Amino acid sequence: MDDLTGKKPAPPALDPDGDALFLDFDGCLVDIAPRPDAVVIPESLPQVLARLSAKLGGALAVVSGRSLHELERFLLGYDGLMIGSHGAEARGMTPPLEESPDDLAALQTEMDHFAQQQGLLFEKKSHGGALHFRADPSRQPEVEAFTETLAERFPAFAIQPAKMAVELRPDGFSKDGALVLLTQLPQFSGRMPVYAGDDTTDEPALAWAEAHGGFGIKIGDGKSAARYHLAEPSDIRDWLAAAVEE
Ligand SMILES: O=P(O)(O)OC[C@H]1O[C@H](O[C@H]2O[C@H](CO)[C@@H](O)[C@H](O)[C@H]2O)[C@H](O)[C@@H](O)[C@@H]1O
Repeated sequence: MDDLTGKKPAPPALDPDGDALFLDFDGCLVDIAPRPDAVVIPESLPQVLARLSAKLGGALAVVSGRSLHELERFLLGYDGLMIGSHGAEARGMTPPLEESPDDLAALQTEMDHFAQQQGLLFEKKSHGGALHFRADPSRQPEVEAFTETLAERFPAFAIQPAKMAVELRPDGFSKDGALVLLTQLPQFSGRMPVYAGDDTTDEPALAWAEAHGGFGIKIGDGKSAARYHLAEPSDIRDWLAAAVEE
């Protein structure tokens, strides 16, 4: 991993006959917004994903930390593969996690209570939750300390750092773990994995793509295992649109 992101080249054109494509959602397909519910979905995005998935013979998946039902709502019109909740949920293949850990409700109650007391934003998720401090980044240390105690008390959950947020997700699930499962599906056979993402949540998956004959595309600045770089979500959307039109 290095921090030469800005000096890394733009990715080559997608090979529809040989590549498989995995796309992160927040900060990659869509721009970061002040709140999770404020993201703006470009009107053409679901159709671009649908057409590209068809072109790749179905070897395309959206891979996100978001709850699956939210992704489905945001990307209405794209019916292809989706991974949600940092690898715990799936559409189009057997869900990696069949049932939420027993103490999900208790965990979410405590996170919600903390958020209300501290004036933070709590995002309730299918298999966990996130405490967002984008509105006041100075709150990061308190959020980190609180989520550490929660992870000790609720061992079925693990800490997942995110952009201006700390999440608790089911322990043992990850985006790279989801790639292992996805690439066992027949439509991925013989294809090279290409993963695009922007965040620490994506790094293991970017490294996985690099280690399995494909490549990673880091969106935005920062250290990354990816060999290619694009500055912002509009750049990856342009790259996808070009791949559709080729
Ligand atoms: O895996 P991703 O698709 O990148 O999702 C990661 C988390 O993204 C969301 O939070 C982030 O984006 C928000 C909207 O732009 C922003 O307000 C927040 O500060 C970011 O952390 C989402 O809310 C989480 O559930 C995802 O896990």
